[in-house]
Order: sequence, then structure tokens, then C-alpha cells
Amino acid sequence: MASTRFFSATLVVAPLRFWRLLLALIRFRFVVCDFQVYLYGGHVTSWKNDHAEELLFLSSKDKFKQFGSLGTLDQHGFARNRVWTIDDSPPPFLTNTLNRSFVDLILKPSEDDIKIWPHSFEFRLRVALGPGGDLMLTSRIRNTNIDGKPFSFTFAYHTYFCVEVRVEGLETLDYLDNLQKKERFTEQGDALTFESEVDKVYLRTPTKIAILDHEKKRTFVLRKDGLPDAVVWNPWDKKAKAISDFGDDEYQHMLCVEAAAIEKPITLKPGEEWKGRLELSTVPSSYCSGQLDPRKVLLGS
Ligand SMILES: O=P(O)(O)OC[C@H]1O[C@@H](O)[C@H](O)[C@@H](O)[C@@H]1O
Repeated sequence: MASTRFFSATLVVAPLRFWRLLLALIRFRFVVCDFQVYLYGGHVTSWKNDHAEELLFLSSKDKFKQFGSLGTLDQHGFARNRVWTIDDSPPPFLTNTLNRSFVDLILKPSEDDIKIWPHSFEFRLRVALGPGGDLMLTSRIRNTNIDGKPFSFTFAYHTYFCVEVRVEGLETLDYLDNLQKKERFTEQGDALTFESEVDKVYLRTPTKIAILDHEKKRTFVLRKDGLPDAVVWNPWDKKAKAISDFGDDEYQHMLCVEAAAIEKPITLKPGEEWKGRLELSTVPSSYCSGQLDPRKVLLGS
């Protein structure tokens, strides 16, 4: 069976004029940090710290639409373009849910969905806020086919961060360059900095990746589980202008880093479930000889 870019439970750009498209909005507050989730696409459209600063990038032009397609499926699958529902009784999580605010969403295929992807599934997404303001995303995908057939998929959390950046933790790794026919290269240098369009799938990445924001002296720390790869994407100036739902200059203030499972698609037999977890937190960046010091981020707990 061909693998698909089917599931893309996401943190994606969302419109400011959301009220028109909004089918439901859930807002959670925990201490003074909060997040927002839309039932449309299961999108997390806001994550704020205890200073009420927005940590996710949100394009002012986004229309909740995609700009590409792959075969009969949307470029990143259809899950992001469907209305999810609240899951009132999700199967238990092994992780401790004390001291957390969370919401559980579920997506099941409609008859029309089955026409374009002939499989039955349950896709559960828990979005949780930890006591320290960390944002945790847990996806669980179960094959509920009754015809005995397995299915395969690739997966990515499309997390857009509000940053002026440098990325630590991916240097020296192999990656597939989407801008060069998915050819495989090895990253050089001691960190990633950006001066042009980038669209790379880093392979077998560490469970922890740091995104350093020079401007705000803040570091995002991504911790992931079940998601071996990491996509790094910035459209830069020319592509930004060509994307209808992206502001011309917004590429300067964002970076999309996606915890993903792409190189090796996940295959589930009927009854089997896959889990992919992403935890986002921020820490103050530290300086060492004028450089942001990745060791304090990556080697810290
Ligand atoms: O805006 P989206 O749909 O989240 O996609 C952004 C980028 O996501 C990456 O995964 C792709 O490799 C890029 O090609 C793509 O442009």
C-alpha cells in the first residue's frame, strides 16, 4: 500500500478573522498561560506564556486553506480540513494528567473521506497545558478497518514558531532536501541559521531540538516521542509572496519545525494504535562568548 501524507494534526497558521470560519473554539486557561484549539482541523491557534506573549506564529492572511495537493489527497492530508469533535471518553493515557488542563479531540472518517482514502480509523488528539506552561500534543491513531487491511501513513505536527532564529540539535544529521528532489545531504556547521528558503526533512533526529530566538533571548525546546524525523521550513521572500495565505514579510518572524515520521511510514494492522507526542516549552536563552549556548538547552533536563 502506498504511504500517504495523510495525518497532519497540526499547529498551523490560522486567521485573525477566525469567527467566520470558526465552528467551535475551546479556550483553556492554566494559571496565566493559555492555549486555543479549533475543532476545524484540530488546529492549535494560540499558545501564550505567563506574560501573555504569543509563542506560535499566526499569519495575518491565513484562510485555513492549503496551497498544494498530492495526488487525490490534500498535500498534508485531509485531517486538517475536517471538523473534529470533542472526545468525552478517550481511552486512558498512561501519562499523568494531574495539574494539567487538557482537551481531547477525535476525528473519524466520513463516507466521503473513505472514498479518497479507503480506511477506517480513529485519530485522537490531546492538547494539554502543563503546570509550567508547557504545551503537550499527543496523537493516537488506531486502525479500525474491519476488512483486515493494514494502512500506512506519514505524520507531522506543523508547528509554526514566532521567532528570529537559529536551530540547535540538527547539525551533522542527514536530511532530504525537498527543494532538490528530496536528495539526501548531510548538514554541515554547528547550528542552522537561515538566509534563504529552506524545506528539509532531517532524518533520525534527537528527541530534543532547540530553536533559539536571538531577538527575544528565548529558546523553544521541542521534546518528541514516536516522531524520529524533523522538517524545517521557511518559505523566505519569493515563496512567501507566492503564497496567498502568508504575508509577504512574515517569513522573517517565523520558523516551522515539525516533529514528524516521514522517512519510514507508520503501518498499522487492524486494532493497532500508534502514538506520537510533542512537548513544547520555552526557557530563557543563555549567552556564552556572545553566542547563544546550546549546551545549556540541549544538555539540560
Ligand atoms: O503550510 P503547511 O501546509 O503547514 O506546509 C508548510 C510546509 O510544510 C513542510 O512539511 C513541507 O515540506 C513544505 O513543503 C511545506 O510548504
